[in-house]
Amino acid sequence: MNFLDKSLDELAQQGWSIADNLLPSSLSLALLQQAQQRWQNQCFHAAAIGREKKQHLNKKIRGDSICWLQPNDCDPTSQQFLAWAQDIQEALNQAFFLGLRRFECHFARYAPGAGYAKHIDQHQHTGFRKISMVLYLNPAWQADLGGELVIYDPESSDEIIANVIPEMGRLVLFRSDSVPHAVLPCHAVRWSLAGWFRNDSDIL
Ligand SMILES: O=C(O)CCC(=O)C(=O)O
Ligand SMILES: [Fe+2]
Repeated sequence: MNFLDKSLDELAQQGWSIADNLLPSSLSLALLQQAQQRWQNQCFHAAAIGREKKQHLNKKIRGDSICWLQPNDCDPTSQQFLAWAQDIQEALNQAFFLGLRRFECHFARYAPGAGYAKHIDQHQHTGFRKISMVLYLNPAWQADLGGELVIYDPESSDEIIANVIPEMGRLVLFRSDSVPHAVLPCHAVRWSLAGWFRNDSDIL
């Protein structure tokens, strides 16, 4: 069984999966450099919660800054990642018949002290986000730096079922509709790439 099959199997069994070897490590490193360059070029903005007219900022709930990857207008490294995500999308469709049609993603930067309170990723009233993906981009992250992704039991959302250290190259996949999760406040800058496989066709 290859690494991807194992992840898809876990996703089917438990609704989430963690893998350290799905993406070539040279690509993860290049993505970190790309994120840092975009940060220096001031391409990030504070992340909001909710969607469209209901969007608002609330740093107590969500403290990261983000920079979306635009599929038609991005650097070769990001394009390489989007092509890779396309393959994952096809594998997800073959395994689960989800009818996924597109992938949206953004770099995220959590400054020291920032976190993200417990939530699920599917937006209220629209069910387009089906599978969430987070790729971590932090070389040699130490456990005492906080910033873990906490995954809660979909059946009993007070119960923690996994604590994920945001280590370089680690990739988490989970169901967007049912898996509650949170980012604990971090004590150093925390970089990641978060994305969603969706079953609608285009940006509004
Ligand atoms: O960075 C993470 O570990 C999770 C981020 C997240 O939950 C989100 O962006 O919706
Ligand atoms: Fe999330």
